[in-house]
Amino acid sequence: MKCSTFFGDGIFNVDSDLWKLHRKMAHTFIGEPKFHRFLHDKVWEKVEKGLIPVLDHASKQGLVIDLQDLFYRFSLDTICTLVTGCDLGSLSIDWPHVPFANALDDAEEVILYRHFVPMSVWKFFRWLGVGNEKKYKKAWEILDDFVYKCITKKREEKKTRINEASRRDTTSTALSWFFYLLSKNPRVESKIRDELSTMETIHDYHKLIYVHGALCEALRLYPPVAFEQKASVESDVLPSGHQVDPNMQIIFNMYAMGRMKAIWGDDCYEFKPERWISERGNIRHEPSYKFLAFNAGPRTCLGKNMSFFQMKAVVATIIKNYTFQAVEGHQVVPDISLILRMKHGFMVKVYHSP
Ligand code: HEM
Repeated sequence: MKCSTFFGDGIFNVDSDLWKLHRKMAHTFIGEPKFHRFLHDKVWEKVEKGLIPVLDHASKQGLVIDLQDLFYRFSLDTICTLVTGCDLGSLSIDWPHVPFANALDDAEEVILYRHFVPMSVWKFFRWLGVGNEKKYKKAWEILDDFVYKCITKKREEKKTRINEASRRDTTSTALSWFFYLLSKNPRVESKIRDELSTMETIHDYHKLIYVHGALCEALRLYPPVAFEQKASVESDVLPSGHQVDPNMQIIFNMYAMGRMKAIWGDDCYEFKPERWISERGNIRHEPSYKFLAFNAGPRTCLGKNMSFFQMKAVVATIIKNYTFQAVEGHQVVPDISLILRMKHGFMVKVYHSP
């Protein structure tokens, strides 16, 4: 069991029969063609009515913006519209303060901290209502308050929806690192521009092979879920020969695995979308136990295709219409949290493409 009550009894936080039930329901829902059409419409609507006006405004005014914040807002509005029917409107030129997003960040940070301190210690702090536990409680209140405003339904449903809303972090984090890597690799950016120029309409995103490879490469180097924790139900032996005892907690680090020469070869530190393209020009499939960004096995991510669609819509729109210049001297470093965010964001100046 994971040490978070914040995710309630949602799919991420339960095991066994309850998980099976959640998984079946989520699978049916996500696989439904009606949902696909709805998703498609809502994502393009957010691109047209949110992303483009904000970037146009920033480029006209010569503003410096935090791309990570921009993508957070994009994903947050989209996912909230999808799961609650309520558009937060956080992606707008007024750049409104979004207490919900900050509360989610705080809660995720504290959940990570709980993985590294003994349960008795964090429970004691929770009882005292001090330190990180105080921050966590406050965050939860803000999240509860937000969901109440959106939906006035029964309490169990709220937790599931917070669960879903927290997914906005993964897609937006992937996009932030993707654009950061592009800023360091103009060769890749220019190849993406070439690929985009062959598209008849921007809605042909599914034909984007090179963009797909570049997104996989960003996910390999900066997996938004950078580590996983699993516990064994029974004793077992790992393929490496290591003995596993019942209830033993095993943490594996996807960030490190994405940068191992033994797994990805000597050029593992390079940002090389070509790695993902076969000689025939198709996407090269890598087994999920090697490319773990979306997890592997029965608990593999259910939103993989959905997130690729969202990311491609954003990448195609931005690269076709804008260029970014990273602010000199601004430090881009990973933060320590449940999701591999950038600690100080990614500050850029926006220009309209000539
Ligand atoms: C780039 C974006 C994304 C990445 C890298 C990602 C990654 C992951 C990972 C690593 C897990 C396993 C987590 C764990 O077991 O603790 C997971 C699970 C899951 N993801 Fe994603 N995810 C992304 C986007 C999404 C989106 C947009 C959705 C849809 C709302 C989604 C839905 C889910 C669900 C429902 C699970 C739980 C599966 C289960 O436990 O059976 N994901 N994801």
